[in-house]
Amino acid sequence: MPNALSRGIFKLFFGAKRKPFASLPGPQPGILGTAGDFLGASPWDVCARYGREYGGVTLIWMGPNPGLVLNDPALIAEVYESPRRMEFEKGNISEQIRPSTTDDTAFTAELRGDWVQKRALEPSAQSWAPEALADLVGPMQAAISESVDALLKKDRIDFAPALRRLTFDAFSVAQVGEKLTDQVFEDFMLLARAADARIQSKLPLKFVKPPKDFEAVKARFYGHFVDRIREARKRQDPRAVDLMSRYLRETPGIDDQVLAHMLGGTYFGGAFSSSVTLVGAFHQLNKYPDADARLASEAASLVADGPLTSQKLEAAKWAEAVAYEALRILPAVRVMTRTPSKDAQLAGVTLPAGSMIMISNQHLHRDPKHWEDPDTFKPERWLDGGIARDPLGSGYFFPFGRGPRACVGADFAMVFLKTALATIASRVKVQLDSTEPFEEGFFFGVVLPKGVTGKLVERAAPALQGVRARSA
Ligand code: HEM
Repeated sequence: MPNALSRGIFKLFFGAKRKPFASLPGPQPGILGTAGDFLGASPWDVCARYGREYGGVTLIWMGPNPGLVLNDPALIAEVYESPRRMEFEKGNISEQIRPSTTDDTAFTAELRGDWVQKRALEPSAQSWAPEALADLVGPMQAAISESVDALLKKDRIDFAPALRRLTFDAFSVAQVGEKLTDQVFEDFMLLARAADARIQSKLPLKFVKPPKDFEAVKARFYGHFVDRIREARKRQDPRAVDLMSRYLRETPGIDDQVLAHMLGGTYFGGAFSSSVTLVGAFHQLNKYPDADARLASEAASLVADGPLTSQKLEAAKWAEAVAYEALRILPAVRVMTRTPSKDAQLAGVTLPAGSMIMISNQHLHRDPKHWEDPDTFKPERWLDGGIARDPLGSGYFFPFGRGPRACVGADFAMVFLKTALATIASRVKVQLDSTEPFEEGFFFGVVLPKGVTGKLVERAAPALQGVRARSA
């Protein structure tokens, strides 16, 4: 809380500006407005605290500019889903990540611009997407199983980077039919770090210099996908199930560059968020051994008579419940920003164009008025109608956002998460050094678990040995 002098100065200079917002609760602004609350604290924790202290809407001041933190499902729906939503653009994330991504993804498109066309081009928006996803379960299982083999050789694993690479490799098999080289992964990480430097910069973006060789690395990263697309066009393998081959078969007129940009863009949209969700899931499973044992037993039965299939995944209700519960309790993307492109009516006030609206799912995902025992990892809450009560993208559960601009890769992410949980649990126990809460960092807009270390221990059951040979 700013001191009396700081509050007095704010009142003196901006008192008149505050009047139209007098109906809204919020912390007392000082010289910096209320921005000081965010200094040195995780923004999602600040948003959740505001939810507890001030309720569904909190008035904040970014210096002399008003903004809102929303923790109210109805107001959040208004921003994400109402017919007026065209007024609310994403915050400055597009400008921050744009140099590392491309213009050919929905990620950075403006609602008022060509977002509709870009979104319609995404692989997941195609009519064949459900069938394509079903065909990817087996290949992703094999890729993940191979990564498990490599991790089993390590005495100590730092799980955030290790599962990031496992995810990158499984995604590559899904995208282009095989794992990509270390060079492609390193190129991706350099581009992601460059974008992260812009996201986290306290300086205006023009002062944030790209790393050395940035443009060359970017050309090499996306060029790699262009090369693969050209090869695939020549090969025309009718049995290939990867998304690139499927896209080329179904929509041969797609431009090579555009498809390459979408394939490359998938890693930015999904590799960090999906892998940290797995880290969170295994952290919780260590803390709750009964849930872990149930996952291991379900996974063993799924692979007992051969590789995973999408039908088997459909029946894997516990793996699904574990994925949902991990997304509820430790959502990877916890703060989303929006900004009105023109003056907008919201929460009974007129919010000036360009104001900051912060939406966080952390408070609502654990709101005790809605969830029983909200801080406890209880996958069973998702069984027996739990998923229908709180579907993805509903008021108290929106790990992938809400409404038409929600995550374009959510179906893919769910198939990946369930495949990874079932594959890993069927092979090994993920044994962590500690079940204490881990330190949380922030990388590329995603909450990053730090210091989650341990090792993989092979499951003893002899019945699993044959499965491994068959599924690898
Ligand atoms: C557990 C994994 C994932 C989580 C938690 C997640 C979360 C989210 C969230 C919360 C948004 C909405 C952001 C906003 O409203 O400002 C979003 C958007 C998006 N996600 Fe994901 N995501 C995941 C995986 C993926 C994957 C695998 C892909 C790619 C296949 C992907 C691609 C995208 C894209 C392109 C958008 C922008 C959509 C648009 O603006 O129309 N995400 N994601």
